[in-house]
Amino acid sequence: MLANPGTRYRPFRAIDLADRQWPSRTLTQPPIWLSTDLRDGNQALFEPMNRERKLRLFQELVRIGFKEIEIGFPSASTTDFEIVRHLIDDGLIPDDVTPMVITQLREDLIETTVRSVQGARRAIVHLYNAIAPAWREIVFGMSLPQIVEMVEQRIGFLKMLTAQQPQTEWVLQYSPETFSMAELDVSLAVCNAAIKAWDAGPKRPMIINLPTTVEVATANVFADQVEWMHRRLDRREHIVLSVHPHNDRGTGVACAELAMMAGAQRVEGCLFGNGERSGNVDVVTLALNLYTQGVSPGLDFSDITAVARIAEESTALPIHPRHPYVGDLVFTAFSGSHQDAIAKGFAAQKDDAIWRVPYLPIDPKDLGRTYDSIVRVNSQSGKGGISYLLQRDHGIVMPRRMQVEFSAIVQALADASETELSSAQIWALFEQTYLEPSRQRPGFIYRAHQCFDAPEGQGIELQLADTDGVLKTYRAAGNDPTAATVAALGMPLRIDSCEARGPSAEAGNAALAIVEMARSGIAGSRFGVGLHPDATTASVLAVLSAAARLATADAPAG
Ligand SMILES: CC(=O)SCCNC(=O)CCNC(=O)[C@H](O)C(C)(C)COP(=O)(O)OP(=O)(O)OC[C@H]1O[C@@H](n2cnc3c(N)ncnc32)[C@H](O)[C@@H]1OP(=O)(O)O
Ligand SMILES: CC(C)C(=O)C(=O)O
Ligand SMILES: [Mg+2]
Repeated sequence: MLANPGTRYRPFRAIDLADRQWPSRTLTQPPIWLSTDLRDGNQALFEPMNRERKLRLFQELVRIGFKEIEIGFPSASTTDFEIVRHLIDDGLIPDDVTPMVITQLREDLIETTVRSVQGARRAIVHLYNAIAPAWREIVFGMSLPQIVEMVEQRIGFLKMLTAQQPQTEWVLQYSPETFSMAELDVSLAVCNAAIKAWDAGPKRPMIINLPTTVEVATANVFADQVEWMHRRLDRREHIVLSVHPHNDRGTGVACAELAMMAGAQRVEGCLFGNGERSGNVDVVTLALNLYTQGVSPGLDFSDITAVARIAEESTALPIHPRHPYVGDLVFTAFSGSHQDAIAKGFAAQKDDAIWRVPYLPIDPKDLGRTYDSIVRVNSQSGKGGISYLLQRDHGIVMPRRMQVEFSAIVQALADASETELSSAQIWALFEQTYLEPSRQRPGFIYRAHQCFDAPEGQGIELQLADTDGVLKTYRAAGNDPTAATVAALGMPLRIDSCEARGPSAEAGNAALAIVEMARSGIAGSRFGVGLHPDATTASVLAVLSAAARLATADAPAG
C-alpha cells in the first residue's frame, strides 16, 4: 500500500458558474417522484426479487402514491419481462400510474423492451449510456462523435418502433449515465442530440435524467452541474429535468435537495435508500424532509413501520436502527438532557399546534409510530426521562426534589447493571423504594385506619403491624390526615411538603399522595408515596412510607 493512498485520487474540479441561483432558493413543492425500487434497487440485491415479492412491492409503491414506477429491465431476464407483461395484461397498473422500463442502447434490447409494454396506456422507455471519459475510453472504446451517433441512431430506432403503436402514449427518458463524472459540454451535446432525435415537444414528452451514477464530489458541485444543464438544454420547456442520485459519499439526499433547488423537477430513488453500492437516494428521507418544512410530499408514510417491513421482506435487507425517520432508535433518547427537554416539550405541546418538541424533528405519530420508546433509561439518563416514564406508564407525577432523589437511586442501579433499564424495572425500583416500606417494614406495616372528628380537625386511629403480625393501635389528631398520622406515630417527624392527586387511569384508578419528611437526627429529607383508591388511605400510606424510610436512614444529622 502507498504511504499516502490519497495521492491516487484527484479532487473534483469546481464548476464555473459564478451567477449560480440555487443557493438562495428554497423548496416549496415536491418533485415528481419515480420509484426505481423494482429496477435499480432490484439489480443490486443478492437475489433479485421473484415475481411474488416484486408484485407485493409494486402494490405498496402504488399505495404510497408513486405515479411513476420503473418496473424492470425486461430485456435482462424472462422473469423481468413476464412481470412487466403480467402487470399490463392483468390491468394491475392504475390509470394514474405510468410504468417505466429501461434498456441499454442496443436494437435487440430496445425491441424486447418496447414489446414488454405493448398495450400499456402510457409508458416511459428509459434509454441510457455512459458518457464519462473512463467509460468512453475503457468500457466502450468510442469517441464522442461515435457516442452521439449511437444515441441518435438508437433513439431513431425507438421512435420508429413506438410510432407503430400509437395507442400507447410513449415517453422517452434519456439518461447520460455517469453524468456526474462527465465534462458538462459532453453531457449537453449528448442530451441535446437525444432531444433532437426524439423530437421532444408538447406531444412528444421527454425526460432528461441526470444521474450521479457514482457520487464523486460535494453536493454543491452536483447542484452546479444541474443548474448549468437546466439553463442550456434545448427545448427546455418541453423537457422534464430529472435527477438520479446515488449515495457513494453519503450525500445522496443532499444532492437531490440541492438539485431540486437548481432546477430538477423530478427525482428517482428507492425506499430507504436501497440500490447499487451504498444505494440510490432514499425517497422516504427526501419526502419526510419536505414534510418537516411544511411541504406535503404527496407520498403516504403515515404507517412507516408497515412500509419498512414490506421493503425489508422484498429486498431481504435490514434497515439500520439509526436510519432517518424509520430506524428503531431514531425516536429514542437515552441521554438525560435530551430526555428532560423532550418531556418538557411533550408537556408544552398542544394538539395541532406547530410541532416544537425538542430533539424530535417530526411527531412520531405522523409516521404511525408511538411514543412508547422515546425515552429509554441507562446510565446516561437523568431525572427528566425517569420521571417521564413513571408519569406516562403509572401516572406518578413526582415533585422536582423527589425526581432528584429517585434518579440517584435509578442511576446507581443502571451503573451497577451496565445495561438499559426498562420502564418495568424502574417501576419495580419505585415500588421497592416507596411502596414496600409501608407493606414490609416492621412497625410501619399498614393494616387499617379509622377517621374521627377532633377539635384539631382530623382524628385518626391507625393499626400497624410487625412482621410477626402483632398489631399496635395509634390515635391522634391534626390539621389533615397527613398531620394526624404523623402525630399518631409519636416520632420526631416534620412534614416539609405534601402533594395529592385524585384517582387516575394511569395509576390504576388509585389516588396518589407524596410527602417529603425529615426526622430529627437524620440529615436531609425522604419522600414517601401512597397509592390507594381511597385518598385518605393514600395520605396515611405516604406518611408511613417516608417514616419507615427515615427510621432506617443511617445518615447522621450534619
Ligand atoms: C447504472 C445502471 O444501473 S445501468 C443498469 C445496469 N443494469 C443491468 O445491467 C442489469 C440488467 N442487465 C443485463 O441483464 C445484461 O447486462 C443485459 C441482458 C442487458 C446485456 O447482457 P450482455 O449482452 O451479456 O452484455 P453485458 O451485460 O456483459 O454488458 C456489457 C456490454 O454492453 C455494452 N453496453 C453497456 N452499456 C451499454 C449501453 N447503455 N448501450 C449500449 N451498450 C452498452 C458494453 O459495452 C458491453 O459490450 P461488449 O460486450 O461489446 O463489450
Ligand atoms: C441508468 C442510470 C440512470 C442509473 O441507474 C445510474 O446512472 O445510476
Ligand atoms: Mg442508478
